[in-house]
Amino acid sequence: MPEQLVQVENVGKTYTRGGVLETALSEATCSVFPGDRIALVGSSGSGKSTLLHLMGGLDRPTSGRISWPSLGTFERLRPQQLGFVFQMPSLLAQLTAVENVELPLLLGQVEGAEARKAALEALERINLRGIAEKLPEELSGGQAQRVAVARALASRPKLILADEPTGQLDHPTAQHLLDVLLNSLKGSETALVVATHDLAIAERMNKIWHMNHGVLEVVV
Ligand SMILES: Nc1ncnc2c1ncn2[C@@H]1O[C@H](COP(=O)(O)OP(=O)(O)OP(=O)(O)O)[C@@H](O)[C@H]1O
Repeated sequence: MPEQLVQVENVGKTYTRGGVLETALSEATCSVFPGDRIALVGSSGSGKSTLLHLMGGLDRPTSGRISWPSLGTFERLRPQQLGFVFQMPSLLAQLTAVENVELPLLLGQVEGAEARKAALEALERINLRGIAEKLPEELSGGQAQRVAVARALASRPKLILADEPTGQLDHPTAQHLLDVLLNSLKGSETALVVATHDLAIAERMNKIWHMNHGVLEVVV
């Protein structure tokens, strides 16, 4: 059995709001393996983002344990091994598409020419090579989100965490985004976890996790 990328054991997350303790996630246990394609489904406010943030090391659990057996530790999670896609593309307005894609690589100390090459390859992988020099304001919503996907793919991470990546897109554009993402990962060991409300998207994955009021049900 390959080594887990993320192991989540009895993990809980609570918040105190207005003096009241709220449980966002309760005793969650799950693992992500290389090559997994996982849909994390559940209604709004059920705890999907909370779990993704914890799995990506963006937040710490209140209880339980998360480990990244083949990615490092919380303090030393190497950013290039993880790719994030959020609901909004969050591209920098003054940078072109290719500059947005290469920025995390440059910040991760990848040398300029190599970063540019990887960014162009990532755009190519999602059929966006032609818009490399465009600014975000010149892109459609679907194109901008695909640039955000290219940014997540560019470092060839071992794990991609996508939080409602198609939430702002109409149905055909959402399906197209998923097509290019899944195609670009075809045959690769990169694992993908997608939080979504959209069952048509969930059906394209090979595992479905259900989140219900902070309780995670993993169907094995
Ligand atoms: N920083 C925070 N402070 C207080 N409460 C929070 C915080 N983040 C999340 N919560 C609460 O935790 C619960 C789970 O939120 P979460 O964002 O994980 O749900 P979600 O399933 O991702 O929702 P959506 O689909 O709408 O994005 C909600 O009740 C939310 O209000």
